[in-house]
Amino acid sequence: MLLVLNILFLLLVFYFVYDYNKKNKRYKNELTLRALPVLGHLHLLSRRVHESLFNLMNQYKIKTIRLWLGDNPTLVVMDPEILQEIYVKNFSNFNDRFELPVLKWYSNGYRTLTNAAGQDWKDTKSMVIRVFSNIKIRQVSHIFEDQCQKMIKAMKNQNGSAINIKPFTQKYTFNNLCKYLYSLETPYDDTNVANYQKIEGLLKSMEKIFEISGPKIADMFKFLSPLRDVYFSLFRPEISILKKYINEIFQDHLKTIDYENPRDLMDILITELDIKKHPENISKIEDVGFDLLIAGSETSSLTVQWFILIMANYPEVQKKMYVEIKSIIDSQNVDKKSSNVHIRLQNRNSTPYVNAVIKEIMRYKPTGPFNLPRKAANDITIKDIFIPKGTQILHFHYGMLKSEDFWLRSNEFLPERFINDNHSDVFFPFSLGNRNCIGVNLAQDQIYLGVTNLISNFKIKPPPGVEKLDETECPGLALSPVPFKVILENR
Ligand code: HEM
Repeated sequence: MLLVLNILFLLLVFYFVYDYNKKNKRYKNELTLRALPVLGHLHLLSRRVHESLFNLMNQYKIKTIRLWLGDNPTLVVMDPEILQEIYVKNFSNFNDRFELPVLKWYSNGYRTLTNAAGQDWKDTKSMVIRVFSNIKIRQVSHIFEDQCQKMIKAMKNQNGSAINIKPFTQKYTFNNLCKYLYSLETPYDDTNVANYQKIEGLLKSMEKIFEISGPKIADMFKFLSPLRDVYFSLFRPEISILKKYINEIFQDHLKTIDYENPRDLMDILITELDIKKHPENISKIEDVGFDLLIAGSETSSLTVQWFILIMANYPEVQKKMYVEIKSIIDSQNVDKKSSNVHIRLQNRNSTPYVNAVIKEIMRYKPTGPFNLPRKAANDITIKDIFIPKGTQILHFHYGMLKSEDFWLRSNEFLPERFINDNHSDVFFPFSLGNRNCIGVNLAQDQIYLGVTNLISNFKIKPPPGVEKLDETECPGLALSPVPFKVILENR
């Protein structure tokens, strides 16, 4: 027995020494922070990873850092030039996602667009992009205007009491996507209790999945994989609810599809995946369909939530936005009473201040702190930085948007910084290169319509007795606000 224990102890010591040496390999001209065996550099980071990493990089005045996050070799990049090299110039070496167990779980084995790799990613993207580039389907302004009209009407029904706006923004972006991708709509004021509960359940499941898909310690250690699988299995019901919903949409489309004239994404998926001959592809439809709802809905909804929160804290910004919006309403003789939608997408060129506010919201409160991880397919050297094959690349979006090196008074909310400057050398909220966000136009359109018409209809205020709303970011795959309430006072 003693002999066995001794052997085990020696093996453990051997493993620690081996792991320590592996994680502390020095690279030429590079600052190397000491890594611990097993943990790597995790001891340097707090639960608020984005903040502690930002402080660490500022402390050493560096824009890229090589870290071991447990078992995962990682290069964190907040240098825009290096990012361009990685995401654009050397795209083919960094096309695929880093394989994290949580992404595998979420994507049913990397079968969604967001997580697919290699040829599978190219094929899936070319199917989905047809919807986003189809001129007929692309003319969506009426869909978003209609949903905006309904969101504001539902908010007005709250009669100026302090409300949690999250369910409203979630339904707005969810409905926009469902209508755009699947020609489907869920009413705001559904009197059918079963329907109402179904949609509430779907929205809660989406939020939960988004939350779970964030970075987790368990993703960083191979030895934790059995525990991790048990943890993931707890969320099977959430995944099933969403896939069942996509399956219902699929079954309905199958009854009415005209193969020559696809109406939406579902028709395109059914046709391209040749479901008649290959019924096994139905699960691919469920995977891709569910992925797009999650990728597109929570992100845009969170941006609108941050907008509302920040507006409650910055009445002078609201005032300036309203002056700009009001001048359009007056010059175009918009009848404010006949509709809740006073500003349309074609007004965008006449609202430079509003456009700047939206950009500043996305800078000041970026939804994704780390973008989605990529992986180096082969060894490569970029600007003297050697990146070994298999390294996880994290675009440190939060750091890039908060660094004083790129932004004057970076901790302040200053929309004016975007008035005559798009900061396109450092501001990439939708990422860059061939694998950037597929829904960028969709997101920008719905956010623009949502925020302009909120301001044209309401003064946004903190509840009585609250001077300023808490602007703390809750960490996760996206940075979300602490739950809050606001008063929407009719204008
Ligand atoms: C404020 C809203 C949004 C933000 C900030 C955002 C941001 C991003 C970012 C940073 C990426 C990662 C790209 C990369 O790896 O380089 C991404 C990917 C993606 N986004 Fe968005 N997004 C938003 C809205 C949307 C919408 C409305 C959709 C519509 C369905 C969408 C669909 C996707 C998809 C499918 C991907 C994966 C693309 C791929 O891997 O090829 N997003 N998004």
